[in-house]
Amino acid sequence: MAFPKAVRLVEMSPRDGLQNEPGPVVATAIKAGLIDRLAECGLAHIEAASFVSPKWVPQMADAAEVMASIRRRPDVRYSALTPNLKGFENALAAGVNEVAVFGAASESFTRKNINCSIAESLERFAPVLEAAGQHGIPVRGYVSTVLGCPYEGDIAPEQVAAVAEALYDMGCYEISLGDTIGVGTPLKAKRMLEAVAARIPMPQLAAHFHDTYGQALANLYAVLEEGVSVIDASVAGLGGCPYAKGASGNVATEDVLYMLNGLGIETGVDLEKLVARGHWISARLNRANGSKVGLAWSSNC
Ligand SMILES: CC(C)(COP(=O)([O-])OP(=O)([O-])OC[C@H]1O[C@@H](n2cnc3c(N)ncnc32)[C@H](O)[C@@H]1OP(=O)([O-])[O-])[C@@H](O)C(=O)NCCC(=O)NCCSC(=O)C[C@@](C)(O)CC(=O)[O-]
Repeated sequence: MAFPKAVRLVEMSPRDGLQNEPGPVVATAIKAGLIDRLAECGLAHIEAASFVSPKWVPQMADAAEVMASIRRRPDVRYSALTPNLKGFENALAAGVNEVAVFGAASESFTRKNINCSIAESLERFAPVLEAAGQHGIPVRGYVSTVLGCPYEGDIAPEQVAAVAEALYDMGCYEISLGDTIGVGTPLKAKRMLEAVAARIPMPQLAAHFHDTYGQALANLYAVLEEGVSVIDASVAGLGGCPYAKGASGNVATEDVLYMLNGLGIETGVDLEKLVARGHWISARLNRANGSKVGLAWSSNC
C-alpha cells in the first residue's frame, strides 16, 4: 500500500497533553493561549478539553472556561472528551464542534480509567451518540491500550478490533487507536491495524501513539504504509498516563510533521510556527521540550 497524499493531524496537547500535568492546575489563560497559538499553525482539529469528572481529572475542571476563552476560528474544529451524557451536555453548552467517547481494549484499564467494564462503557456511550446525533455533533471514538496494557500486558488484535467495531457500529465517525503506554513496535502496530481495518474502513482510522519506548515515529511510519491518514500528536510531546508510571506523552507533533514533510505528505501545518509553540508551552509549564525536532531546529542543528 502507498503512503497517503495528505494526513490530518489532530492536536492533542491541550487535552491529552495537559490532563496529567503534575503540580498546580494549569491556568485557563495558558490553556486557551496554547489552543489559539496552535490554531495559528494551520492545525484544523484541536482537542481542546475534557468534560470528565473534576475529581478524576482536576486539570480539566475548567473545560467550559477554556472553551469560553479561546478565540474561535471557523476553520478549526474544537473537540472534547465526553465519557457520559453529563459530559456531553456540558460540552454542548460550552460550544464544542465535536465530542469523543473513550473506551479501551483492556477490561482492567477501562475499570481504572472510567470505572466500569467494557460492556458497561459501551452502554454509557450509546446515549451520548444518540444525543450528539440529535444535535448534529460528530463523535470520535477512542480505543486505548491497543498495543499493550499496564495491567494485562499484551492485548490481542482481535480484542482491539471488537471494541473498535462496536464504537464504529454505534456511530463514531472515526476510531482513534491508542498505544496508551507507548509499548508498541512497528510489526505489532501493523498487525493490530490489519485486524481493525478488516472491520472498519481505513479512512475512518486514526493512530494515537505515545512515545514511552521511543517507538512512536517508527510505528507511525508502519501504519502510514498501510494507509492510515489521521494522526494524533501533541506539541512538545506533552502528556503522560496516570495509570502507567513514567509513560511519555503523545508523539510530538513537530516530530511527526518533520517526518511527514520529508515523505512529501501534505498537512497544511507550518513547522516553524509549531516549533515556536512547543517552546512557548514548555516554558509556561517549566518543563523540558519533548520534541527532538523542536530542540534541533532551535539549536540550528
Ligand atoms: C467516567 C467517570 C465520570 C465515571 O466516574 P464514576 O465515579 O464512576 O461516576 P459517577 O457517575 O458515579 O459520578 C461520580 C461523580 O462525578 C460526577 N460526574 C460524572 N460524570 C461527570 C462529567 N462528565 N463531568 C463532570 N462531573 C461528572 C458526578 O456528578 C458525581 O459527582 P458527585 O455526586 O460525587 O459530586 C470518571 O471515571 C471519569 O471522569 N473518568 C475520566 C477519566 C479520564 O478523563 N481519563 C483520561 C482520558 S482517556 C485517555 O487519556 C486515553 C486517550 C483517549 O488519550 C487515548 C490513549 O492514549 O489511549
